[in-house]
Amino acid sequence: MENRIQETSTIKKLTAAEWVNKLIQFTQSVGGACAVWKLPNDNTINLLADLKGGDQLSELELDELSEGFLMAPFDVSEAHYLHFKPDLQATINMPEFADSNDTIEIEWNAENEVNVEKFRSFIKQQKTSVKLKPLTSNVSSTTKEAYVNNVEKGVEAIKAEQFYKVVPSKIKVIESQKTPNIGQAYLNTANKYPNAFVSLTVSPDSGIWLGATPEILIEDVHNGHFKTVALAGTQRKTERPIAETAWTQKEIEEQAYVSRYIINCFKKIRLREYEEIGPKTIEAGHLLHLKTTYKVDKQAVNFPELASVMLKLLHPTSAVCGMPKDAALQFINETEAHERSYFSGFLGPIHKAGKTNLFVNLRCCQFFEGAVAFYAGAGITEDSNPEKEWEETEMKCDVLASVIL
Ligand SMILES: C=C(O[C@@H]1C=C(C(=O)O)C=C[C@H]1O)C(=O)O
Repeated sequence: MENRIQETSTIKKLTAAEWVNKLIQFTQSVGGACAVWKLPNDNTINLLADLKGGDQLSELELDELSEGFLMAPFDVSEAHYLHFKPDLQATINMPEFADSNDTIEIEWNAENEVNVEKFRSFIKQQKTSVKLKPLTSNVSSTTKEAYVNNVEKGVEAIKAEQFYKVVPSKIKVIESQKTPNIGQAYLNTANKYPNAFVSLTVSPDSGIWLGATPEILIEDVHNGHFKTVALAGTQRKTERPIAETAWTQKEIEEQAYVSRYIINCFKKIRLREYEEIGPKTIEAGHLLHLKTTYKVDKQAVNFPELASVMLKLLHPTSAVCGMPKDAALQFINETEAHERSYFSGFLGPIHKAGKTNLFVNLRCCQFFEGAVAFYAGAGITEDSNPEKEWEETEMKCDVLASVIL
């Protein structure tokens, strides 16, 4: 059923940033949740609100969930999966807000018309503002010393053959007295990183997250293919053509571990027929990575539930945790002082128009009252240089910090 919030003398058309802010304010006013996202190289911004705040799930059966938006933390044993249902939905076309001061009219769809009515009357009300959580003591900047120390410990553990690869992470909290314009921050990020998955998620449970990730976890076309990628190795983009990028032995090895991890998952389910494309150098903002794509024709292998099965096996991949998974995870839990929360978890739309698109939540940040917390990690192998790994996490934090601060 289509409903439309029409322009009247009392409802002004809003700019795209105002629409996003209004959606957040409205969902917050009813204890709801919302997600705003844009798929890589796509001009459509999707807006979705779950007015009940989303379902918290302790187990994940992708195939049993209805259409919506899924968000998972890094440590699925500690926190819940969140599933947002589409109580209210809309899309915005990128070209329509090329000039961010342009006001636009957008159509809102809801199964229950009452939801559109409630949103309509909310928009007419006095201005409210987006609510931010106060910064808690467990979200604080990781010092360079602590990070370097963890990298050194990781290298020692690799030398002692406890694991081959681990991905230590950090938090960088930047304080700012300026009240953030979250809607504008989202649009600036979407404009700056057209080939990223750019998402904004808000829920009473998770708080407010913004991200521009280059990493697909699962692309699933229900009657077609399954895709995942091995992404790792990081360097700053230079003037040189991408095709001439040189990678060190350390970076090649680091990315090969992720590829091997994916192939091991395929082996566990005895899947032998997959296409392997790469490794190739790809651009992610001002950074370059190595990427291998794995593609499976689900009909050819007669495996319609492949995405649901692989999702349980893949997360957390060796791109954000390490290899072997259990030993690396134990190291991360023992050495990292912070909770990763939804950083290096995964998120994205599920079962929407016959497709599921989940991404690893990287290059992301969380908004608090008076502060923004940026999260980043870097893959460590035996040959890691702790100073360089620290620099890499700084560059990764800059992906969003350079746009929104
Ligand atoms: C962990 C992050 O990124 C991951 C780690 C990479 C690396 O170690 O080189 C590269 C891409 C991502 O798979 C991050 O962005 O925080």
